Amino acid sequence: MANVTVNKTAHPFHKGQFEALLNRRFFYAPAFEIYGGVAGLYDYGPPGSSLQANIISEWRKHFIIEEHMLEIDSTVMTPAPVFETSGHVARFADWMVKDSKTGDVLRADHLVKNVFEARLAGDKEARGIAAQPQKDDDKKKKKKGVKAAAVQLSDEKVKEYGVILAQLDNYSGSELGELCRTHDIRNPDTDNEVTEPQQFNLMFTSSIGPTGQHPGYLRPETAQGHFLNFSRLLEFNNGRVPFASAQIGRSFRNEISPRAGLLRVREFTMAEIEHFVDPEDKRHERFGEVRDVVLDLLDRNVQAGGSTAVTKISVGEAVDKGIIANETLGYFVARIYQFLVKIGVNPARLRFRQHMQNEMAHYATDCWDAEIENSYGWTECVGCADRAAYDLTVHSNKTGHPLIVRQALKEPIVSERLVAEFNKKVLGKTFGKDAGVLQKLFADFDEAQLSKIQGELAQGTATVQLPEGKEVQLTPEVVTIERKTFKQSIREYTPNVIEPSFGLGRILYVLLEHNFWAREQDVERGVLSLPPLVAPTKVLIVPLSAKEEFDPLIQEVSSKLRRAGVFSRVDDSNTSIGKRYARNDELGTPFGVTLDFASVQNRTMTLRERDTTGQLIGSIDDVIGVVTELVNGSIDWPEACKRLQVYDGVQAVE
Ligand SMILES: Nc1ncnc2c1ncn2[C@@H]1O[C@H](COP(=O)(O)OP(=O)(O)OP(=O)(O)O)[C@@H](O)[C@H]1O
Repeated sequence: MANVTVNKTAHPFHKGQFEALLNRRFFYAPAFEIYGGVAGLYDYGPPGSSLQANIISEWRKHFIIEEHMLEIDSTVMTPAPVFETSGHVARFADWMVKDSKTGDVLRADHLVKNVFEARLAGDKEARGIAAQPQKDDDKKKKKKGVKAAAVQLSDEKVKEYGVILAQLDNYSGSELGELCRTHDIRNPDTDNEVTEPQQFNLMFTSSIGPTGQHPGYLRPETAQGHFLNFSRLLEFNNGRVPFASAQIGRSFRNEISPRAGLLRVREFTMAEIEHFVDPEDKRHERFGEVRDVVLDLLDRNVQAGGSTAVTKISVGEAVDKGIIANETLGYFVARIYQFLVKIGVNPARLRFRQHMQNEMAHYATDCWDAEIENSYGWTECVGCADRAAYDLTVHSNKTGHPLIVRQALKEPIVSERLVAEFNKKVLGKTFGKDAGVLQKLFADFDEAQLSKIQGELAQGTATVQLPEGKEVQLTPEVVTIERKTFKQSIREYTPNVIEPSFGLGRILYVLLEHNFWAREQDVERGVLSLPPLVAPTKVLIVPLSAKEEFDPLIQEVSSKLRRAGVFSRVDDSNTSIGKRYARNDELGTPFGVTLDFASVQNRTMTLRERDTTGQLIGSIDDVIGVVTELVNGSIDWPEACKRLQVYDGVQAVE
């Protein structure tokens, strides 16, 4: 009985019920709610905060500890010149349109997407191939105005919408405006036309110090902090590359119209890795460990044809075939997959989508997003980009501080080349103010040009044209050209950067959605099947009676669990045991231990598993041993069933 299978899909996902649970149990809630709230700002309550802390703790183990990364904690407040140099001031922007009558602001690409998707859904409905949306979702969409009538579209239109949707991130402001006009896209809330798209920079501006003379920004990503500290990090790593830095911290984006709960907010926690690598060698020494990981990939060629069909392919094959640009990028894509699945994301609803060429950030050379399906559609939760040498180069150029690697070569590189040597005295005397121009000209000459002049000098004189057109005659008295040997024992280069960038709020939200379900026999109540690894509380201690004689046992069990490193809570509320378990099923608590009168007499305890509701019984110490292993993931529930006795509700009292 204890080892029963459960059907988690018996009831379709019910968003209203899910949201009510998150709200009731205070996973998170709108910030400043009693002041009316502010769109895109949320506070996390106790279970949400614990869940986030556990995701972060696993992220640290999976990436920082496993890969010996260098963790940093850089400031949020950033002086303006940093983002001027990085290109964010000019380009970190989205296109917005305004309702021509009400002035309501909408993000232009999201408007087009919502309207096209609604029309495509209406088309499917008209063709009788769409599943009817659930009632409460229906109402919500109607209120927001993105529900289109059930109208059949021509096959060409369906194809055209598909192609546009797949490439929407590529569109410029004027192209988005053109789309709105040609496809009659209006504000769905009011049916009014919208204005021409205007660019809106997403960074929050600030000013540092009392004078107002030092403008600053709240960072929209943590990455710049890694780049600006690059030379210190390199030194910390004994001058060796590759290495990675990692940072977990807050970022801020003044999103145009955040409407999708935790998926699009204005303040959020990011976890970012910057892996610095030799541009000439992007192999990864641990690639062999992930070579066979099979992923759902959606590459840019497939998207260009208007399709979203994924290819199941091992990361090894994807790199071999050049679908993923290099081993290091492939390594991180696979490690991101492993992390997300480990914490409870459903792998069947996880895909990696490659950015289209124009969609990539201005600095990136290849980019893959981990997209996770949820009730809002497919959402990017992790970006993984090859940022090339862009950031280090621009900051170094701007500040004059070298952000480079100096690599001592095992074998010095020996090379030969032609070198021009001037007799400075004769040069100055003969050419006066043109002397400097001539030297500069020769410094820019390539091997072929120098060789030609060398030949002419051997004949007596060489004719050279100065930049302004004047021709001058040179003799071997002024300049000689000879082949010289050079030995180079240090190689200098700017490393490339592979950047996996995680938005923790998005991950937390999809994790909650993927693990939410309702029991067949209790449709009204939800269960969150969070893996023990990330569940806010691991074990619930449930004393059946409030009598004082239970107190020493409760203390004993709590302290033994604490010593075993298992986070538990006591629920001694005055309600039925069924209600207490149901409440904790909603909080995602995977195990419960019950202390009853038999426990006091026999020192036995029952153990309940959340998903199956199966129960086992054993001595207090045996149960603590088993539940500790369950929480650590070293055994599973079927194994626990072999170690303890099945409990059927009747307990022998000796
Ligand atoms: N407004 C936001 N709210 C919550 N998370 C966000 C937001 N913007 C970005 N993120 C998270 O940060 C990660 C890295 O940011 P990145 O700059 O790649 O996102 P983006 O491409 O701008 O996202 P989008 O296209 O959805 O706006 C994203 O994968 C996402 O998880």
